[in-house]
Amino acid sequence: MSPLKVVFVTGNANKLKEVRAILAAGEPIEVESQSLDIPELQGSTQEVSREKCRMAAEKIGGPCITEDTALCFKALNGLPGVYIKWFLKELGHEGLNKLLVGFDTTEATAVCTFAYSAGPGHEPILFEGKTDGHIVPARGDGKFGWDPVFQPLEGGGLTYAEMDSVAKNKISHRFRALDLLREYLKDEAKGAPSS
Ligand SMILES: O=c1nc[nH]c2c1ncn2[C@H]1C[C@H](O)[C@@H](COP(=O)(O)OP(=O)(O)OP(=O)(O)O)O1
Ligand SMILES: [Mg+2]
Repeated sequence: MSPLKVVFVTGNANKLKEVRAILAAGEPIEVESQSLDIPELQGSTQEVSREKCRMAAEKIGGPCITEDTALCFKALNGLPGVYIKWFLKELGHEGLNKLLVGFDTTEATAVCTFAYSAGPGHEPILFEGKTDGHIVPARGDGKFGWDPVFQPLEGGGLTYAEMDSVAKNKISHRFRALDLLREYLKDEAKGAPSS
């Protein structure tokens, strides 16, 4: 049987690297990528994810997956959430910490939402993974987004940026969401008539 294949539409090379690494283990799923920056509407993580995947499927004219990452601060009732990209860009790691000065908790949740559409006109299906942790002053290498300021509860006291990629990919929001997507795609492949 030929391996499962999916097209991942993302403009973020670090996401693609992690997705490939996580999906390479276990039942192999081949990930093709298209580097497109799809517009993101405002709204809940689910609304943003659905609409982005719909537009990506229209744009590439076939089945695809997209992914949205949110970083939700408990003290701020879930903000910055899906807007973390812009907060990070404008405020940096230090600014993200400063946002929480005066609040009594640094708790935060990293949320990853994958959306799969079977093609243009097909309603996207969502797969969500969450990892709880704390916002801390930056530690570790700063290659990927807010990794240096997020210390997951299960990381042995290390930030995502201090963990090696294997360790991060075992507990990450992205791993958890991909686990659900992987199960779905496996079942789809089984159920599909052979061609
Ligand atoms: O595991 C992660 N560890 C640290 N930082 C992360 C992670 N995952 C996403 N990030 C950053 C990238 C972007 O600043 C924001 C999410 O925004 P988001 O719109 O989902 O990503 P993006 O625009 O870079 O790529 P895409 O083309 O797939 O939308 O959080
Ligand atoms: Mg984006």
